[in-house]
Amino acid sequence: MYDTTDTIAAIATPLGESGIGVIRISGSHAYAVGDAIFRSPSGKPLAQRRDRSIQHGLVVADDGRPVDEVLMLIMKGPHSYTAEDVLEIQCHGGRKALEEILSLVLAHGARLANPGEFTQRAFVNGRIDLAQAEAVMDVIQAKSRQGLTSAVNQLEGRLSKVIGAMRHELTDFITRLEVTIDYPEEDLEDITVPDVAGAIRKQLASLDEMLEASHDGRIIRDGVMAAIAGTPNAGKSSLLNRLLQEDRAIVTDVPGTTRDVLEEWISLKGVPVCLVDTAGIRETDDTVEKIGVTKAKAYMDKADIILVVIDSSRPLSEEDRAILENTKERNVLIVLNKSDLTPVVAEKDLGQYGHPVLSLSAGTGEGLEALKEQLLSLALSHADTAGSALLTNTRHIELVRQSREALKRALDSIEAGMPVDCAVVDLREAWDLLGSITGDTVHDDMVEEIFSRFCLGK
Ligand SMILES: Nc1nc2c(c(=O)[nH]1)N(C=O)[C@@H](CNc1ccc(C(=O)N[C@@H](CCC(=O)O)C(=O)O)cc1)CN2
Ligand SMILES: Nc1nc2c(ncn2[C@@H]2O[C@H](COP(=O)(O)OP(=O)(O)OP(=O)(O)O)[C@@H](O)[C@H]2O)c(=O)[nH]1
Ligand SMILES: [Mg+2]
Repeated sequence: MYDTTDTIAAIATPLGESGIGVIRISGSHAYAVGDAIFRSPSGKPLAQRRDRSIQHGLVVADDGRPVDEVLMLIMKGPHSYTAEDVLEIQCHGGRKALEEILSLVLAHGARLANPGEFTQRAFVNGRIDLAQAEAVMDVIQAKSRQGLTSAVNQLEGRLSKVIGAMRHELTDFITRLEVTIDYPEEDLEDITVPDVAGAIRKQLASLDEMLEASHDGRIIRDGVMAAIAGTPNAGKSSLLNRLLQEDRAIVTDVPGTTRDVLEEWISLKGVPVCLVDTAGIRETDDTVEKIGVTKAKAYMDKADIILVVIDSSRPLSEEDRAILENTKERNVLIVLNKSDLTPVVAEKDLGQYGHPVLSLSAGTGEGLEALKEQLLSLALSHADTAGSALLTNTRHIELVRQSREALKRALDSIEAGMPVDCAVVDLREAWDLLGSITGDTVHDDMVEEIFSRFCLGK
């Protein structure tokens, strides 16, 4: 069992040069540790100062040497991040100041916190549940507006509330079924069981909906990879530059200009998209270009979406056709580039591949908005995910999937007229599985595993 008797400390800001740096201390000795290294005009012990006040003073070494001028922020438990006594030392954001203050703190009775240990304490002390704790890292790692919004919603307990309501309902189903076990009069069972079956069906539908939207949840959190592929000179790098609104990749009229793979993130309506510019695909004897082509193919394999770029001012080449043949089963958007020139290839010539086709000009920017729209609709399957309790975390998705299975088994056994006890076992399992999301029913080693992936000082 995790033990909270130690007072823990860590640097909470990046080690570099910044305006200020923060050292966080949490636990019953936080203020004693602070008093040992802090000198202020009033000299009043930190524990006697007002909750949520800030004191100005100096951190001094044991020999009286000044280490840094700081602000001490006092947040007394249980109304703090960890729900314990917290002291934050806000010093100058320099590596040396942070490191010296941390070692003084450690020398005076605190121990170095493990990654995620502050948040782990907030969980263990019951201030937040596990889904909320996991959201903390999602907030830190958010790459886009929508990713940030869904993480903050989860942090504020939106997902936990939905899961809690479902578990509450499951308890109700179980109680109602158990009544028919305890009092097995015919009429009681006839009324109750079909009623519960209907309610289970409803909950199954909600879980299905959550699972369906979770595809988008993952994308909003982690983003999609869109590979820009095609034959040399089609205008792939020009398209990348246009989407980025900067001259990122080299563009020339020499076929085979791009050799390496270029990855750049953009945000489309708050959804992160990783654009990958690749080398034009063709047979070549050039050693470097060959490696580029191999890399291009590897990225096409792992991309979520492939933008196959075609120069519409020239007849379709064998190589263009080969790329389209090889990507028939993939999530592809065919881009007919150079629409500002006289077209030789038209959208209807590409109907046989069964992919959406879009004409645009990377040169002039015409058709770019339509491309962004298309890209977004290929990436997301739901139009609107705002406002829902979105599943974004693979652990949560897997638990919802498993609890859906258990619920389905319960329903099947009821419908097959099996003894009600069987359904109760499955409903209990569904209840347990959902409880692992919020951490009500979860193994300690699972909790350790989750927090170990956090960053230091969080
Ligand atoms: N300086 C500083 N900034 C920070 C944090 C921090 O710990 N320190 N946070 C984290 O790293 C985030 C803020 N998160 C926090 C969450 C809860 C409480 C807290 O004291 N909660 C109490 C009181 C609630 C209230 O008064 O509103 C509670 O829930 O009981 C503090 C910070 C972001 N900014
Ligand atoms: N007229 C016109 N020219 C374009 C357009 N897009 C790209 N080009 C030109 O086509 C040539 C090739 O463009 P790139 O973007 O380098 O093509 P690429 O597909 O990256 O080529 P590789 O890196 O060699 O595979 C350059 O001369 C561009 O200026 C367009 O929309 N219209
Ligand atoms: Mg290129």
